Amino acid sequence: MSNPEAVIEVQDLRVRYDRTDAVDGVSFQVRRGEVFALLGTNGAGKTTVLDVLEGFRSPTAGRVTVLGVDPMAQHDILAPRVGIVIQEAGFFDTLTVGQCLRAWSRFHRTPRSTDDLLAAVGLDHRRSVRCGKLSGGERRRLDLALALLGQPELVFLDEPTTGMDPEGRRETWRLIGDLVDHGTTVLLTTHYLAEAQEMADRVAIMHRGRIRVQGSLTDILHTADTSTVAFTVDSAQVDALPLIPQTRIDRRSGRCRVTITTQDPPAVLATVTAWAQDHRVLLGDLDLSRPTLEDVFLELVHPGASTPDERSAA
Ligand SMILES: Nc1ncnc2c1ncn2[C@@H]1O[C@H](COP(=O)(O)OP(=O)(O)OP(=O)(O)O)[C@@H](O)[C@H]1O
Repeated sequence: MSNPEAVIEVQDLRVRYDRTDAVDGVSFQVRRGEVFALLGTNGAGKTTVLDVLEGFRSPTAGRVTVLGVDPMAQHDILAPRVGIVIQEAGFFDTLTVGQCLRAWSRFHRTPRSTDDLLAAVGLDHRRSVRCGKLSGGERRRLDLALALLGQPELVFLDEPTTGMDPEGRRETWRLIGDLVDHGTTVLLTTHYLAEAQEMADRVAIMHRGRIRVQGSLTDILHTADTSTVAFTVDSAQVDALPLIPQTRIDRRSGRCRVTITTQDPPAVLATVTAWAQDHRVLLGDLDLSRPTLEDVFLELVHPGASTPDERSAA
């Protein structure tokens, strides 16, 4: 491997299905011990990238190594070191949850205790239930347990919390946090951007087969100029507000909600508070919002759509 810290290296990966360029020149690296989130629109190519990394599909072009080996040609070396949660796992529906885990554990040299795993994924009270009777969210929990059974160094999680209730989602985040604390590397896809923001160290956002932006979460959030400063004032006072670019004013029954989009929130706050002091204006519900991953995502997919109008009276 060219980078000793890289657990996954992808260089100019291309995958073509018939006439569709599903993955159109994608490059990224995943470092040991990090959570890397591969995000994107529906049909962006995320699952196809995962299929290649997991050794289930060969690239049309490009170079891919996972834990230092070719995932398709050297699948037998890779398989015991990797855990996978795919979108549509098939279980033996007639086996109970406990039987399913015990059956799977025979495939691993040093399996984790099934009792510990069932407790960790919140399924210990369902161990005697047949897999076919599990709810969608419970099936995802079992998926996760099966992926972690072999104590893998690297885990691929394709939309691991889809269908889970909020508690299940938080438990999964905690579980993934524990894995990472013990040195496991995680490559995750999700449509829940708050999930990526909660867990990921680094992020890549795909759209139509290409990575549009990638980097640390902090760097990516800094690419957005969508911090907002918002406050409420009486309508009679708003006309004296100094002209600040990207100001939107919403008038509602004698009050105005002022929202200012800015790359420099401290400067805007200083201007607004100085104005309020000079004019003896009370700033109601003063609020500063930092950009979220969802803002960055929407801006990449629909450029300009989330930018408010210049100052205008509604
Ligand atoms: N087996 C296949 N044969 C032909 N086209 C395919 C096949 N699998 C996927 N595609 C197409 O390739 C593109 C990428 O699909 P992929 O499933 O990788 O996207 P995705 O980012 O995982 O999408 P989603 O978020 O909706 O699950 C899509 O246009 C899809 O229709």
